[in-house]
Amino acid sequence: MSTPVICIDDLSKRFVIRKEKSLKERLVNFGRSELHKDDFWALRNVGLEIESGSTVGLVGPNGSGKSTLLKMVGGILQPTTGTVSVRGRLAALLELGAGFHPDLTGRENVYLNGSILGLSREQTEKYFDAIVDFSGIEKFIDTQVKFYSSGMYVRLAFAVAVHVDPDILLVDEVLAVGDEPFQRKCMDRIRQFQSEGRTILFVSHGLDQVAELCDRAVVLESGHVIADGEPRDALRVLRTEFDQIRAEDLARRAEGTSSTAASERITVEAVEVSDLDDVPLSDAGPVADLKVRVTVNVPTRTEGLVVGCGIDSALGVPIVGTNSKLVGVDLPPLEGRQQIVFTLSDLRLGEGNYSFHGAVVSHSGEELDRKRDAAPLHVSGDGRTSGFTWARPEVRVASAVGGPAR
Ligand SMILES: Nc1ncnc2c1ncn2[C@@H]1O[C@H](COP(=O)(O)OP(=O)(O)OP(=O)(O)O)[C@@H](O)[C@H]1O
Repeated sequence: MSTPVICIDDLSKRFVIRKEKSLKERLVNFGRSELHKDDFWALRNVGLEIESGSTVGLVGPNGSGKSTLLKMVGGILQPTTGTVSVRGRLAALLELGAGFHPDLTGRENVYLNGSILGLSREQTEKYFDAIVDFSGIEKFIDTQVKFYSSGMYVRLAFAVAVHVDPDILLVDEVLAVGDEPFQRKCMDRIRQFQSEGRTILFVSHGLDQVAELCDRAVVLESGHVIADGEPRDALRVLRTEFDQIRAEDLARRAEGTSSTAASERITVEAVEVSDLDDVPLSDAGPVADLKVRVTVNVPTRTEGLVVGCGIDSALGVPIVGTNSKLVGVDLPPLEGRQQIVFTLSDLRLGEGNYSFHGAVVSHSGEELDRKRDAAPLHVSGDGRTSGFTWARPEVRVASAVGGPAR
């Protein structure tokens, strides 16, 4: 195991939130401040060790503490309790404009940033042309950065961060404001960093990106680490968390708009998978014909419901899905526990593990319930293809079509 380059020990961060007092509170506290002060713990007792050469994705719902954690690693925020220690040169791309002085030009900011990162003027000079070239904003390099668009900001900031030879790179979601070609360029550079054995810690809401890029994912929820490990396992925890947040939100809305109690909610109870002869099945070859039974529970007779099912990858990426409306079937009014049966013929899945979900949607298109990971499916193949779909491959070298192109 390689040595940790970032050690986060029992780290907590408290913010003091100031809220305006209500009129009543102001009268009661007459003469004193108009502001309430509340303590808010954005992070609680977080402990992590990040090894040299690893790429770690920090993920979690909005407000879970990802940026706060990254800022403490970057030294922009001080911990309330606990410690962070970092070994090696660290370059950070945290908030838009952080580390840039608005009244200085792009050129001056490159030198300022270089010196903050511990480079001499000569060293920054050596990297300068490559930085400007990578950023693609040479025309504006002598403009004050306060006139930059957010995309221009991030282009220059990322270019500086990756050209100053850092051992550790911290990247917050800011990259998302760059346009698509620039984002791709950044991703290529991050991959190059990985191959050079540098350490990367990045926050992303792009779960597929985390799965693709990272060798480890850490899931934060309300300031606590709730999963840490293989991206596949950690992201599964996060997707379940998102489903729960959504289910709670739906339940709250249902209670708010009508007097629907939890026992009155329409739910997906089960999803069962079998072959066409009704033999239950959890293993299949690449080409399969399947029956999927979705059991819904409808406490009171309801018209216009749409029921669906689908297959997700091991990371929760939807692979195929359908529903009664897409197939052109109007379901009759449903009441009680009812089974809707789908046939999925000629399914061609690549080798791997998948799972089925079932969902029920109201007449107006609002998703009422979704049961994820409701039934597993393992697809075995011959190892001759990769990816989510299967094909029968053959390969040969065609006859020469002329001399080499010059
Ligand atoms: N300077 C601050 N003062 C008060 N509260 C703050 C401050 N900075 C962050 N917070 C609060 O701390 C919590 C965590 O914020 P943080 O930005 O770390 O979350 P996040 O996981 O990065 O969220 P997002 O996915 O929305 O970017 C939030 O509730 C936020 O409102």
